[in-house]
Amino acid sequence: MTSKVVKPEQGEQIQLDANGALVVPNNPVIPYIEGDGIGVDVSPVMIDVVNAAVEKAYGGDKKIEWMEVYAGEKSTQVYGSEVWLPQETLDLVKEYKVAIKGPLTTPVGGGIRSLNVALRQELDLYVCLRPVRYYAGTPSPLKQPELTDMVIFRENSEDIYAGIEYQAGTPEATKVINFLKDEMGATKIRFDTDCGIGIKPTSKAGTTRLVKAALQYCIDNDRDSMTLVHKGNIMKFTEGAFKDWGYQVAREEFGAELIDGGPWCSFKNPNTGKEIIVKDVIADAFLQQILLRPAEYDVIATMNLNGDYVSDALAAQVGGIGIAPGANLGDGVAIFEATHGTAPKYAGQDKVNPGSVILSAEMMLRHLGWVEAADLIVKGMEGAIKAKTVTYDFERLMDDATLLSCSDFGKALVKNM
Ligand SMILES: NC(=O)C1=CN([C@@H]2O[C@H](COP(=O)(O)OP(=O)(O)OC[C@H]3O[C@@H](n4cnc5c(N)ncnc54)[C@H](OP(=O)(O)O)[C@@H]3O)[C@@H](O)[C@H]2O)C=CC1
Ligand SMILES: O=C(O)CCC(=O)C(=O)O
Ligand SMILES: [Mg+2]
Repeated sequence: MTSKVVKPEQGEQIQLDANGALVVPNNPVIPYIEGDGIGVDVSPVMIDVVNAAVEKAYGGDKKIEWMEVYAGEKSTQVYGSEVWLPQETLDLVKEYKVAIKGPLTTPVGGGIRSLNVALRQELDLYVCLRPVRYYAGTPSPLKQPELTDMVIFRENSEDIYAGIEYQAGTPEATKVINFLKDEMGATKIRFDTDCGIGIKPTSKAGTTRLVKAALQYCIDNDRDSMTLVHKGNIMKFTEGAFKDWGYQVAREEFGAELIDGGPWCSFKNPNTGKEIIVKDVIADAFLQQILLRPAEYDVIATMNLNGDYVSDALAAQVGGIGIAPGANLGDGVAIFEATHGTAPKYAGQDKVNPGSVILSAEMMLRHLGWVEAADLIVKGMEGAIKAKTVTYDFERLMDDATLLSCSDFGKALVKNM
């Protein structure tokens, strides 16, 4: 297929060195996916804010060369009506190593499977990293929102997101149900006709690489604890195994020792000598404790579906998904991505909060080692919120705030850098 992507005339590719570390030129080419729905609103604002931060931080010595690549509805316009996720996009993200995307629509029930999930799986971006922190002045339903300071490591490649499920009434569903009954001795499928079936693969390898990344993050960022969040009392060989393998990684790869006979354990941060506690909690209890005792949780490692729920719940505690950033990380490739979806009712209205994808870009700049530009974005965000110049989602919950459009919030952020 001929290329549909216009490559920038300037700019160089990010490379990996022999140890797998990024080698970032001063003018890296960064592929971006605009996104469906409000993608058209937030992505251009993100690009303007990042360009302004980089310009202010480095005065022209560094510059991102943006390269639009396609997925979702825009891809069907560019590549043809059935092409939702072109191979060219996957190839270019792999080649250029660092990319950023807006949200992509997934229909509920039938229709195409999630393109967001497909990108993560196709590129083996096995960590979904979602930091949750409070910006002073942000409206929150909590009395002390500043106590919520967590970093979610969501497993991104397994669990029921693998998409192995069979629709009720199809020959495939009937075949799987008959196999479970006839060959596996399953007796507890309550209604075995017109019954959909989903499969939840959970592996030691998948768990190990996620938990290793979370524990390494604790070491590198001087964090106090890592909590495995699971529903292992009910799903013993998937969620329960995730918990057991997680503890095993801590003991065998980080030298953690049991606390009071276990299963909690701890090890010393080799950089600081401080103790890092490794613990676990059942997912439903976790969801009430993050409201009642958020200060007890720090880095969170959890499976794919739990991580999806926990991301939005924690985001709400510190102001909502309008400012919740994220990254999908693999070995050598990363796609930065807002936590929210396409919010179709607001699409094209220049209304929503662009903070989520802007803060995802802030994570991207840190990933590139461009910390000065990243710090400016944080400063701009703090300043705009403190000045009460905000988009509708915050304005409706704040007293005496000034309502800004999506693009004007971007400008306010730049003004406060
Ligand atoms: N990674 C991705 O690309 C994701 C894609 N999706 C997809 O997005 C589509 C819509 O999903 P839906 O469940 O409605 O979730 P959305 O996150 O799109 O929207 C839910 C609500 O969250 C609020 N919201 C979302 N984004 C913003 C923003 N930038 N600023 C302010 N408020 C915001 C709005 O609340 P209010 O109405 O109160 O103003 C909105 O109605 C689905 O197809 C889903 O699959 C969903 C999540 C992630
Ligand atoms: O892929 C989707 O449509 C939803 C994904 C999602 O909710 C998430 O990654 O948090
Ligand atoms: Mg989600």
